[in-house]
Parts: sequence; structure tokens; C-alpha cells
Amino acid sequence: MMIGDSKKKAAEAAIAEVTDDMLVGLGTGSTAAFAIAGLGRRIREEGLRITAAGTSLATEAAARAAGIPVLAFDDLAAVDLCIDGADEIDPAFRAIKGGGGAMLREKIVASAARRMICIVDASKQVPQLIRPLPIEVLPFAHAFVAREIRALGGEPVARPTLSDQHNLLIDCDFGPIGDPQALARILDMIPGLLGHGLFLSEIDTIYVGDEAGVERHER
Ligand SMILES: O=C[C@H](O)[C@H](O)[C@H](O)COP(=O)(O)O
Repeated sequence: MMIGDSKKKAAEAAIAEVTDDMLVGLGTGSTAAFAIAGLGRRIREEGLRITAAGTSLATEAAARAAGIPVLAFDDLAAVDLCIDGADEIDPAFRAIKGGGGAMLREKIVASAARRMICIVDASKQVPQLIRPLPIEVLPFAHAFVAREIRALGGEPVARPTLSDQHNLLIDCDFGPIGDPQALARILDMIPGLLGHGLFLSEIDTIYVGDEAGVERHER
């Protein structure tokens, strides 16, 4: 079975929680794309009435193309439900996001959400967060932030692409992250480091898809 099928199963199960009149925060990435397509189908086939806000320019475009009414998040203080993917997630509902570079907007929308559902295929479940952590950095601060990351024991590697906000995206390899809370607290204090992919408290519900089906876990 292809990983895409597992992602689709998780996404389809999650969108069953979307009901009329909800304002839905739409995540970014290949798993979120299945949720967007599924919501578009529910609008067409069932007459589901929702509005949505995107966590990236690509997601906004995909949602519009799917027939979902999209509002600019700038004017919104809260959303009802956020549905988004992740790159890794541990048993304590702590995740690394940002493989697609959208983690800054994703964290804002997730924080504005009354509930956040994370949709993943089973390969994303890990006992401990370990993959390189994406950060978004103001170009003016890139050498300083890289020095701070190295001082924390991380190895920063810049991506060739910029974020939707035209900032730098840098993957920081810290090896296994023993204390994600402590790392997030320090990263949050570095001037010029605008966002990072550690999502430690935002996720309420996880849908995990695999060959056998879908599992739902509640925090
Ligand atoms: O910036 C991208 C997001 O955080 C994605 O949700 C994450 O990278 C997972 O992507 P995918 O669903 O494509 O595996």
C-alpha cells in the first residue's frame, strides 16, 4: 500500500468532524491536500456550508480550486477547527512541522483554533522527535541566528527556497530532541528567529492512517 493512501485515509476520517458553519483552518502539505480535496467534495455532493482560511499561499489556491470559500486570515482572530499534517509526532502529541516551510503561518492558525486535528500516515509516528527542525529566519539575522543554533548544538542548513513571507528557511539538525519544551523556549527567545516547527501544545486529536485503517487518538 502506498503512503499516499494512508494519508488520504487519515484526512478523510478527519474531515468527517467538519460540520456546517465552521470556519476551518486548512494546513499545508500532501496530507492536508487530501483534506482540502475531501472538503471540496463534501461541499459539492452534500452541500456542506463552511468557510476556510489557509496556512500558505499554496493552500489558499488549492482550497479555492476545490470550491471552498476562503477568507484572508489577516482579518480573523479565531477559527473553529484546524486540520493539518506533520512531519513527525511523538506519543505526547508533540510534533515537528515545516517540511513544506509553512510552519510560521501554521502555528498562528493552529494557535487561533479552538481545536487542532493532526493527520498523518503511520510512518510519521516516532518515539522521540529527531528530524532536522525547520526554522524561519529574517534574512537580516541569518548569520547571527545560525551562530545561536550552533551554540545550542544544532547544525543549520539553509534551504534554497524562501517562505511565503520571503524569509529564509533553515533546517536545524539537533539529533534526538530530548527536551522539546526547553528547546522551544530558547528558540522562541532568539531575535530574528521568527518561527520554528516544534508544535508542543497545539494538537488535540490525531488521525493516523495505515494499511489496516485509521486510528483516532485524543490528547
Ligand atoms: O510546512 C509544511 C507542513 O508543516 C506539513 O504539514 C508537513 O510538512 C507534512 O507534510 P506532508 O503532509 O506533505 O507529509
